[in-house]
Amino acid sequence: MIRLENITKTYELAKQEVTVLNDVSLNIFEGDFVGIMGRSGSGKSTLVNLIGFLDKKFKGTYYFEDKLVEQYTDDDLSKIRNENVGFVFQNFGLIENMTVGQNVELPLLYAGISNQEKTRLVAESLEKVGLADFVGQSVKLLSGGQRQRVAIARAIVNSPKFIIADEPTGALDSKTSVDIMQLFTDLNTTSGVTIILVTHDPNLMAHCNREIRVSDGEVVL
Ligand SMILES: Nc1ncnc2c1ncn2[C@@H]1O[C@H](COP(=O)(O)OP(=O)(O)OP(=O)(O)O)[C@@H](O)[C@H]1O
Repeated sequence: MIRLENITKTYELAKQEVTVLNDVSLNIFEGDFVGIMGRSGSGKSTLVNLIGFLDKKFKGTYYFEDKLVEQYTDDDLSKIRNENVGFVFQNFGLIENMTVGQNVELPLLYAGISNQEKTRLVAESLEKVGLADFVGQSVKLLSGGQRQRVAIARAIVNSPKFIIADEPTGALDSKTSVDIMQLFTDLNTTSGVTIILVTHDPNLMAHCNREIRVSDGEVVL
């Protein structure tokens, strides 16, 4: 599904070119639960931002479903991102003055579907994360674990091809982290959702079927 070939990404810092990803090649297949491991600053977030179509300024080739990503305009990429990727971040990224249901509905706003269908999809998603009864509740009242469940419901509501979870348990206590990882595992095994997990915690690798290790901007085996 995802094929990166010889990807190099540089930033300009104080007029100096800094290489953050160096000649990275990798494949991610449908149904994978991939763990991307590496120390802080090794390039993990840069890599997944690129995979999630948030960044198209790189050298090398990225094929998504056998199509070259560089051929797409920025508008095409926004659409592709909205339809194919769900994002889950460490700090949840919820909108505080909205209800749980409104937060989960956000990716559906541009999908051109009826209100009735939206309500059904939101309910289905919240059911999958164990928050079926929370649809009308304000997110302000939720615990960290519940917030991450809402973020996961939002990430899966439009049935994306893959989910990028960047340090999803980074702000959670260890018991809640285990629950959230179990939820990702269930989504992967029962709904076949492809998951790309970024972490520096080796304990989380037990949930993954494959590990990609990044060190100083390179994928090491
Ligand atoms: N917008 C930017 N401009 C310049 N340098 C950047 C930018 N974004 C990231 N970097 C640099 O790229 C390198 C890789 O950063 P990245 O966030 O991808 O690492 P990471 O492995 O995800 O780290 P962490 O685990 O701490 O989140 C770092 O040295 C960082 O300082």
